[in-house]
Amino acid sequence: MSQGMVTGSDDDIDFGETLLRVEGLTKYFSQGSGLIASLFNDEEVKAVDDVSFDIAKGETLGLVGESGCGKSTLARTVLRLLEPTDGAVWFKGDNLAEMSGEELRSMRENIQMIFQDPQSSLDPRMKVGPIVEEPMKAHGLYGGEREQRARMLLEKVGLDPQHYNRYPHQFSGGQRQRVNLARALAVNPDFIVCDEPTSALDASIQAQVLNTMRDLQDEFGLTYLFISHDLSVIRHISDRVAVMYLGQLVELAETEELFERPQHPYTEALLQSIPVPDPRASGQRGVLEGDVPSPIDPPSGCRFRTRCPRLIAPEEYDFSATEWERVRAFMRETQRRTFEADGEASLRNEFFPDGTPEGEAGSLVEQSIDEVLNDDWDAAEERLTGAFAEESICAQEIPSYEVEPVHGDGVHFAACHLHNDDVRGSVDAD
Ligand SMILES: Nc1ncnc2c1ncn2[C@@H]1O[C@H](COP(=O)(O)OP(=O)(O)OP(=O)(O)O)[C@@H](O)[C@H]1O
Repeated sequence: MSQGMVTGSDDDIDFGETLLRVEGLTKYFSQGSGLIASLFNDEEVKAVDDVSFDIAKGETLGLVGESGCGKSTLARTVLRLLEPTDGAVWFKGDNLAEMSGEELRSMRENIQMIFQDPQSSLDPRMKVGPIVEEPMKAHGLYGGEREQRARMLLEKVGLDPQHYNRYPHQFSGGQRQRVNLARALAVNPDFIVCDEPTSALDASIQAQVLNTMRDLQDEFGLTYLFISHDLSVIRHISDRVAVMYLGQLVELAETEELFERPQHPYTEALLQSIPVPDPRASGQRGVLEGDVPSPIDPPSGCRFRTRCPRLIAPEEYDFSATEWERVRAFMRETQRRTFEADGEASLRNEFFPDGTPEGEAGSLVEQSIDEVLNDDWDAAEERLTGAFAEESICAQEIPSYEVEPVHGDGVHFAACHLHNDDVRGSVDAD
């Protein structure tokens, strides 16, 4: 966390104290418009759903997740570039979600955003000096000293102040992102939301821009919400990391704690899918199986449960760990139609080499084996998921747990029922 010099910002919040608090933030997009769409709310895209976190002054909170999980929507809703459907965004004690007009406009002085594509966010007809001065003008700040400040900022972000009169196309991609940084700093903000700021850059340029961003954070006392799908970038830049899946946070912890001790199966899968430098040493790809469900009708309980390799057995069945693993594998492969049902013996040998489980669970499995062999996959899928997936705690309750951290002393949030005391007891007992 940066504790360096603070140059001139409105400094009523100390380093380490909460600068931004997001509470139950929700953003649904309606599909289509008009009366019909508003009457049928279930057609809404639940892009961000009940997300809460806070960011301390001087901190970088990394936000990571697969494409489409809602990262950009969350960022834009935090900044009120999108209207929230529900929830609050407290910035220095004021709720941005309820601000309007002039109040919101003046608050925007304190909050800036940097986007992925440095090319399209810079007006090609303007010289970079005036581009950097633009936000100063818009907010009526630094009158009489704007050019001097723009030149100073160009230098601070690692550009030659003499390039004040050059056009964006005369710069490389990395340099253009530096111009964007200078423009974001123009009005001396406290908080910058960075949405994939280095994703379009080559790896070596990316590292240089990230390092500059860190230096600027120290020098200007900045706080970052840093969005990326790239875990190595997130690890490099963040003090804490939030992991998002299908519109919700599944895990949030200090960076080392999260990378060394992931406590959510989705985070584990993401970490295992990081490409390793030596491909022969990998063997880890494809950990995240199956499709991400639609955000229009997300799964109940834990949204990751339909892809989760550690789905918890329903309480009413007394499975051993191996039995549950086999039933779960049979259920998942049946859902995905990923095997050929070419004969009873081979099916049983593949999924249940030691026989099917005893009792009620066993008879459900037997019936679904018959259905698969009769090519009635839908019936088998319905029977298996109805009995085993939908009855799991993972489908029944929304998970939210705090785990004791090993690295650092920050709160470690994990939205996974494996951390439920009762579940943990029964899993340990196996
Ligand atoms: N204006 C919109 N109208 C309807 N649906 C939208 C709109 N904007 C985003 N979505 C949907 O909301 C979900 C979240 O999208 P979002 O762009 O926030 O994800 P993301 O994690 O930032 O993805 P990426 O990294 O690809 O940008 C997606 O299903 C997307 O299709």
